Amino acid sequence: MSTILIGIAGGTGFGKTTLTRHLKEHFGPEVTVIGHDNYYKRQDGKTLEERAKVNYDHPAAFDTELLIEHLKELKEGRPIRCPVYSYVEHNRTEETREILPTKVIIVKGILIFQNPTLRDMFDIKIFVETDADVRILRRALRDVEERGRTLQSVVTQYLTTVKPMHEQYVEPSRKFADIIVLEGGRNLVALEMIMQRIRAHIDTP
Ligand SMILES: Nc1ncnc2c1ncn2[C@@H]1O[C@H](COP(=O)(O)OP(=O)(O)O)[C@@H](O)[C@H]1O
Ligand SMILES: O=c1ccn([C@@H]2O[C@H](COP(=O)(O)O)[C@@H](O)[C@H]2O)c(=O)[nH]1
Repeated sequence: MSTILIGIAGGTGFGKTTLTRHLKEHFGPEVTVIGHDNYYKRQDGKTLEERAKVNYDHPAAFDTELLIEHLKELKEGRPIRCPVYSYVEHNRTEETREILPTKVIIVKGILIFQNPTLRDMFDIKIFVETDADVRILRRALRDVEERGRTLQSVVTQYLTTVKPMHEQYVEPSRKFADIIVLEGGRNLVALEMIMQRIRAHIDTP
């Protein structure tokens, strides 16, 4: 079985999860989705307050080596156990999730094109983009509704780590993309083209 790896990158709130969800809903078990976020390093030994202050937008926050290892395993046709991360706890949970090898693996994350070894593994690199004001508003709503945050904490985190790390690491990795998708979450033309490419690969014996 030949496997293709598709990377979906872009800053927080750009619409990576929304685009990926549409692809997963369309292809079901034929496609596997893995988040770089699942590979955030453990923050054991710190209080919740200390964990909340970690810079989660810096490359050093991720165990990218483990993700690379897991992707190699999947490409070799072996299943992996993917860590499960909690944004509410700011830590990995004790759970892991079995992921079976498929012909198409999608990896999403803010910094997946920043690490050269990981970047070079992707057959197709997609960067999703949305205006900064729209994405911070979306992130604020999402983090308050789904990730247990206060508006004040979202603003503080955005100004102290998210924005500077975006400028230093995420935005410069845009140039490595093969395709830029504007309004990622709801760009139906781009979605259809990506679906056609995935379908062509799945249908190739
Ligand atoms: N085109 C869009 N219009 C309105 N809301 C959107 C759109 N795309 C995404 N969203 C919303 O914005 C928030 C962030 O999008 P998400 O896909 O989670 O971004 P990312 O994974 O890049 O951080 C989510 O709550 C999502 O429902
Ligand atoms: O414990 C955590 C871990 C991560 N974050 C923030 O999440 C985003 C990345 O997720 P997206 O789905 O791409 O938005 C990143 O900007 C981190 O700041 C967090 O707040 N807490």
